[in-house]
Amino acid sequence: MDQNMQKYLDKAEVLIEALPYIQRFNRKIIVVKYGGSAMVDENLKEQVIKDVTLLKLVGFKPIIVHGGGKEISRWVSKVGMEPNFVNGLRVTDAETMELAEMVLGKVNKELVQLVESLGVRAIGISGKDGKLLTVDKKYADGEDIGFVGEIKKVNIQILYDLLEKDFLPIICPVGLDDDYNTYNINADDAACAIARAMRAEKLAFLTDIEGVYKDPKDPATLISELTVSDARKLMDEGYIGGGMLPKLHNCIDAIEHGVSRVHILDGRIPHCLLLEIFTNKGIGTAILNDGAQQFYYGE
Ligand SMILES: Nc1ncnc2c1ncn2[C@@H]1O[C@H](COP(=O)(O)OP(=O)(O)O)[C@@H](O)[C@H]1O
Ligand SMILES: CC(=O)N[C@@H](CCC(=O)OP(=O)(O)O)C(=O)O
Repeated sequence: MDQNMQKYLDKAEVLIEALPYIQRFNRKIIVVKYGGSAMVDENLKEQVIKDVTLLKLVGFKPIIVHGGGKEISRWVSKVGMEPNFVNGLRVTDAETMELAEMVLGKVNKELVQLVESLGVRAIGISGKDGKLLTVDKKYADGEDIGFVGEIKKVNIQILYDLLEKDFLPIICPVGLDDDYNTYNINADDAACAIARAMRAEKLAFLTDIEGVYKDPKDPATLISELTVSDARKLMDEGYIGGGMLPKLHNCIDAIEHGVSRVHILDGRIPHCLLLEIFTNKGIGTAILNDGAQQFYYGE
């Protein structure tokens, strides 16, 4: 057999290997929380968006929930203010809220543009549109942190309508309270609430780190499968800090409320989403119900 023929056969083999995964997730909802470095680096950005459009085109129903925390901080600094966080949540006064909404809106439309350029119909909405996300004011351990919202209701109908019309929804984490005031929502919270409400098959958090470490200073301590009770134990014992804390809380919340598979993935790895979904490589950290075992299809 000539070399070229072997190359084509290898390609065919890769597609055939993906078959059980394509069947498994056909028409299933997959929520992708897109944030961190994969948003800042243009190459990574294109790869993530290509991955999600591929998921759409092979028959899955992906929903993107995006962040933009780094970009918001850049603009907050630009206007001479100091970005300020409590427990991973941005302290959001009225001026910061205005900036955050402007920046998140811009990020949202850039993502829509990218998806559309790849031949997939996308609709970018914020939690304000169609009252997608209704919030109450959120406090950080009793501390007032301004216009930060805790989601109390997700209008799932609007998302079902978009999915039914074959659009890829791209959601920006801004919402309204009952008095129609604007609130800033942590994007991990938004992704979790949407995955829960839509009973998603999978929720994947793309972030800036390999996954959850027992010791963040020692890469050898990466945990590839973490049960809910072990996750709670790690948090109680102080192994988890910074932005990983709300992320892990959201992972537990999603798993305990019907999302079958929850993953923290390294958005710095090109095509990490495809690797996680279509191979049995098991990258990043999978959060599992107690007693559950990760079930990979294929080999
Ligand atoms: N045990 C841990 N394992 C992994 N990351 C941790 C841990 N403890 C703290 N972290 C920090 O949490 C960060 C991830 O949260 P964050 O930066 O908010 O992510 P994102 O911007 O993607 O939402 C990591 O980059 C790391 O610095
Ligand atoms: C309340 C709160 O903290 N909101 C976040 C919303 C954006 C976000 O979460 O972006 P990343 O996922 O990229 O960090 C913020 O203002 O930074």
